[in-house]
Amino acid sequence: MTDILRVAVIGAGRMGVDHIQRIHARIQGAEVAAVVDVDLARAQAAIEGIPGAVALADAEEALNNGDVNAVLIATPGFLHEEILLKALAKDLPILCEKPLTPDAASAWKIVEAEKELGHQRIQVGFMRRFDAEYAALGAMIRSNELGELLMLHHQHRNPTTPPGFTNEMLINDSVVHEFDAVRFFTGEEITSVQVRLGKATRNAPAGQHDPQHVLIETESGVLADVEIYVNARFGYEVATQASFEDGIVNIGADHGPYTRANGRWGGTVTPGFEERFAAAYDVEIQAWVNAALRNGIGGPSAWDGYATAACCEAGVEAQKNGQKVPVKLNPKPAIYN
Ligand SMILES: NC(=O)c1ccc[n+]([C@@H]2O[C@H](COP(=O)([O-])OP(=O)(O)OC[C@H]3O[C@@H](n4cnc5c(N)ncnc54)[C@H](O)[C@@H]3O)[C@@H](O)[C@H]2O)c1
Ligand SMILES: O[C@H]1[C@H](O)[C@@H](O)[C@H](O)[C@@H](O)[C@H]1O
Repeated sequence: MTDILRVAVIGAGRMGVDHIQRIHARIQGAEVAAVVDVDLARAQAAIEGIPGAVALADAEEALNNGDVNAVLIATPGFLHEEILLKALAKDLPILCEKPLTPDAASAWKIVEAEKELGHQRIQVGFMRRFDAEYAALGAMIRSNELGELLMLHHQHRNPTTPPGFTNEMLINDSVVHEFDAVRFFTGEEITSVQVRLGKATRNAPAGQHDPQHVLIETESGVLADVEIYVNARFGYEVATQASFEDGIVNIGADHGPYTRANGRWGGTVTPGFEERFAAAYDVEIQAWVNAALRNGIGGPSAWDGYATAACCEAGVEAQKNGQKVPVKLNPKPAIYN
């Protein structure tokens, strides 16, 4: 038991730097102890103005540093497995950015390692669960106040993608959020995924088919569709419309404040996820810290990471064959009940 988390942030890229600033400036009960990046200059730049933090080029060095007692993983998804296994072996609290890992077999290895440890140490960075509107819609669904939830319609639009963003990453890196959202809203597992590739934008880089239409089905037959459109140019938008027996609910579609000035009226479009989900990331990281200080986790688990990785794997197969691909899950270990 400790009264302060001394966090090693692994990966000082776009998301890592955002989390470093948040832990340093806004989060209670945690401090940045180390920042690791293979590009040491990035790590050094990221610790500027953070007293007591060290910059390192190797994650293992941070895990062996006696001043570190927690880990936040913000490297690209295909690198998560190795760091997760090493951090679990040291029984450290872990916040792992999504995806847990990009495929079901590697995600299952993580679940098995945690099962072996005997308690949950990994929280996965599905921050939408901490967004006020997501939380409110989740509560409405559970209360049944509008009757049964029947369908979910998701829009997930990014302005552009970074270099190296493959066609598979539209599913593994982006739609993974909707897989988690659908599971969160319905409290059910996803049973199948289908992907349709329609007319594509000229603005997508070579190798990416954009946009794509993803159809998801849950255990009770709730249907969810996702428009994933990652070169939409106009800004960043993540929105959902939920159809109930007795009403329709929209979240995330527009952003105030609404202004009338200079002969025009309107609101704003957020440029990226940092702005759209700023408050949600703060709540997410604070929940992780609070729980980690009590030796627990405060949000989505490695099981959620595994279940969504299985959906991603089905989604990537469905991208190729256009068919409805079943999602198969191993039995849930008791530590996740
Ligand atoms: N929750 C969200 O909304 C959200 C948003 C963006 C990114 N992410 C996730 O965060 C993670 C990072 O994404 P990003 O956009 O910040 O990527 P990025 O490419 O901007 O940054 C990744 C950083 O990791 C470093 N790195 C690579 N290999 C490393 C290694 N072996 N050890 C240490 N550092 C290494 C790179 O040099 C780079 O600085 C991904 O898993 C991504 O899916 C989540
Ligand atoms: O890694 C990012 C991040 O997870 C964002 O939240 C999502 O909107 C993007 O599509 C994805 O590429």
